[in-house]
Amino acid sequence: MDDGLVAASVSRDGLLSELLSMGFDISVATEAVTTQDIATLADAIEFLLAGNSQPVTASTSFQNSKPTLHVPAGHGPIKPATRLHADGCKAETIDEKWRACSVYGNEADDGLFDKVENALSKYFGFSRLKPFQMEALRAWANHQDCLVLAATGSGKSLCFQLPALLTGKVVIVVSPLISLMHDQCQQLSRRGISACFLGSGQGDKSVEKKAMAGMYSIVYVCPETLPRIIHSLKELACKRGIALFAIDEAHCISKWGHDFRPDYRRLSTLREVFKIQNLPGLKDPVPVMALTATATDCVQMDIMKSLKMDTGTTRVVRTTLFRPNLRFSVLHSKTCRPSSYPEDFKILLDYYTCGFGSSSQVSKCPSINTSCFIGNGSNLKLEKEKIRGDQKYAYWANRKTSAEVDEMNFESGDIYMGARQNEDQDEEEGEEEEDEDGSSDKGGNEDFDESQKARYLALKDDEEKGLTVDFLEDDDEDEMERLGGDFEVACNEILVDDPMFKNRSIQSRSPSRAVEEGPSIVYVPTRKEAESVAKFFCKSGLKAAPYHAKLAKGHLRRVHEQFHLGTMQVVVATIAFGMGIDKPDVRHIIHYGWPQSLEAYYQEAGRAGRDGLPSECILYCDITTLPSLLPSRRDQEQTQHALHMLDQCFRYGLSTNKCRANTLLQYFGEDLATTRCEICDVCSTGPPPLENLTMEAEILLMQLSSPTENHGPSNSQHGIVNQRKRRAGNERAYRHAIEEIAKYGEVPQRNCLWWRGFGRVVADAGYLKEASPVGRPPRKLIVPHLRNPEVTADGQKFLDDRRREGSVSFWVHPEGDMIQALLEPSRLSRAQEWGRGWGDPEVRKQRLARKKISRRPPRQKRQRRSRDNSRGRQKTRRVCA
Ligand SMILES: Nc1ncnc2c1ncn2[C@@H]1O[C@H](COP(=O)(O)OP(=O)(O)OP(=O)(O)O)[C@@H](O)[C@H]1O
Ligand SMILES: [Mg+2]
Repeated sequence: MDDGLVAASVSRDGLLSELLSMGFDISVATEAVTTQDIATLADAIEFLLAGNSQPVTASTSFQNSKPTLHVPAGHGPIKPATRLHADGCKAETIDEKWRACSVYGNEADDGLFDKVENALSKYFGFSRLKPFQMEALRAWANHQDCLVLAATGSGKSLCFQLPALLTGKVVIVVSPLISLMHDQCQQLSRRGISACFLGSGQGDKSVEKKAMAGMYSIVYVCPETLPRIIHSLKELACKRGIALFAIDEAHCISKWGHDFRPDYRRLSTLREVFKIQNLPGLKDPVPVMALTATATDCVQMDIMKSLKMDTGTTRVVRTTLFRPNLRFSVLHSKTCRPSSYPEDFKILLDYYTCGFGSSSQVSKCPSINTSCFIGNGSNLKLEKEKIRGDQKYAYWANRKTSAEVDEMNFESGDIYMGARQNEDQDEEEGEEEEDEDGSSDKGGNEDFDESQKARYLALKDDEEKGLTVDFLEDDDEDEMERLGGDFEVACNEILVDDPMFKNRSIQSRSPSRAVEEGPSIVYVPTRKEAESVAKFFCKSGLKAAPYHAKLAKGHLRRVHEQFHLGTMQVVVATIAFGMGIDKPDVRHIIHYGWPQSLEAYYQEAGRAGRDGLPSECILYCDITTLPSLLPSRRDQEQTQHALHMLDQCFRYGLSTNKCRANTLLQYFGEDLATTRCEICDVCSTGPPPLENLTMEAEILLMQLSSPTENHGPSNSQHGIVNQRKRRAGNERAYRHAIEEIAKYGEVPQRNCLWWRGFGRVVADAGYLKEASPVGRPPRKLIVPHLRNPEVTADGQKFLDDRRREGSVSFWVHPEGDMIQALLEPSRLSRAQEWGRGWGDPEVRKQRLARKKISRRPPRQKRQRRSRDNSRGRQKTRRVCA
């Protein structure tokens, strides 16, 4: 036989076996592969789906749909569970086998997990399931609904990915972010598991048809799309079968959680629609699995209620949310000012320009040690000494000043050079290091054929272009063409067979490399800041790019790709690049500005160190300004809750004596076995020294207590003033009290910022509490600091004790704002201290509205009516009429 014919018959056999493994009947599959012009799997499936063959069995139930085909090259779209069975029995599906061997439904039988472990090693390369994954799968196998609460990076995705591989049915995953869906589809593609996503980001309409025909094992859907495809899902459930509905990032369901998405609340229909009694043709009820890493108790309850999960039968699987390798710290910065960037980001600039050190080297970076970690007792002492010596700005001595950085005067060419320098460095280092498959770290150049090389170079070229913000705003159509159309469509296809991607993924998983280098994510509150910070990094010679929802899709795709390839050093992102992103070696997560909640903060910080290696999570916040970034769509009730969440953030940022990890865990209702994580800034440096603030506490309480309780003529007088102001439900009673204290000069050298912090500390000690508003409710939204406090019984007792014996005292660890108030006393204006920020959409709207009104031309002043004038006016009127 000639060679060409042999090759053709071999490839036909391969095609046939692929079609059989996908569930097509042997007769139609044979017909497809023997038809002329059909050379690839894609052609064959197109042929079958177009209804060109007569189906014989119910298993080939795709014949009714006629989608245009776009099948991932190099692997079958469906890799059913037949792969798990080496026994060669083709007649049964895995689902049937499970039933036959009575594993299914019998939660005591651990035979289930033998099969699972096969799949694990085959597809994922893991040796065993984690206990919580086991629990979740067990619930699924028993058709139970399940709520999984496990730490970021713990492996929740596996809980819903495995059911697709074990049954050959489809798993529908509801996911909130396009970036997250990209991420997961890419990862599954690398592992040879077919997956796609549907939603606004999906440019190829045929993907939806294929998905509804059952061609993908795992289908990601955004919540907005689900109602539209519910009828197709019903068909899918009855034909190929749906193994599970997974609701990833389930906290989005709850309006008490962060990132609330109203469309998530409609998901309860899944419970109703996919019941056996409601859907004839459905053999088993389809279980629902909700998963999240960031849900407080009240959010958990809300998730279950919203999804109509039965509290009696739903399995709640819970693990610790603690991430022991994450080092949390807080730094003060005027984050809104670009002039702060050089100082604040010196940590990252040093990290990347000094070469990638091990994390121990990173923590030796001088910028970290010289930064003012709030809570660092020695720092506090040092700063005070500096102030005493009138060297306020010596504090920044070890940091590069803005002027110095401006002098550097970077051009876009420098950006390119900077990138190249790093590459060269990598190349030198990479010569000794080889990946497991023998290819080098530099994208596996040896294994490339010419076309792949060209594409690699094209990508490199794009990376370089992609470094300027101006370029990033353009959606380069030509470039997208070159990469195979829109990324959303192509992410599956590109990654599977591309050695460049394979090599890179292996490289990034290599622990030795991961310790040495890793990308960073800087989270900023606004899109504008994302661009300006990214621009700063680019100018400083780093490979950085902004990421937010309003940027061109092509750009977002590139950033995403390069981030995963490891060729992007810093992604400056809004919350659009947060949840679920799984890159093992992210070494720095920097929050540049207050987050909206601790949930959001912990979620985003959870992108760091997913390989278990030490990583930094730094929060830069302006502790002199109250956090005010509230979600834009909210009702009054949600606003109150959002303010409560901001309050928690604020307290986390200002705290100087509580372990950061512990504070975060307690927020989620968990207690660490020990009270200290030992690595956060507070644990590692200790709290600032205790200060005796007895006199300040006494004066404050006396000022705020009723006039009858006051002692001494002057205090009584203050009290009366304050009492009068408070009686009208005054929102500013506390402020007035402080002004009174300042006026009489009883406590010198304390500004409003210090008093704001001190009031909070006194309230936390139980001596003050916010009075319920008298009369009409406050016009403005309540912000997290004392407004109209009243002295509690404990506070009164403190005053009485002081009066009687004078022996009680009030010692506290000063909090962040109190420390900062002493460091920068002259810089603080009243407006900053008490006002609310432009970051809050509500405040911004109000202020802009006020500005508009004030921009109207001023009314002309009424002229006095002199006799002459009035005559003149009458004359004019007459003329007009
Ligand atoms: N059984 C396992 N053994 C070893 N590694 C695992 C196991 N399960 C999952 N992983 C790995 O853990 C990493 C994180 O997984 P995954 O993205 O599912 O985390 P997650 O819990 O969904 O996190 P997040 O809450 O941030 O979305 C992945 O890289 C995955 O490969
Ligand atoms: Mg996840």
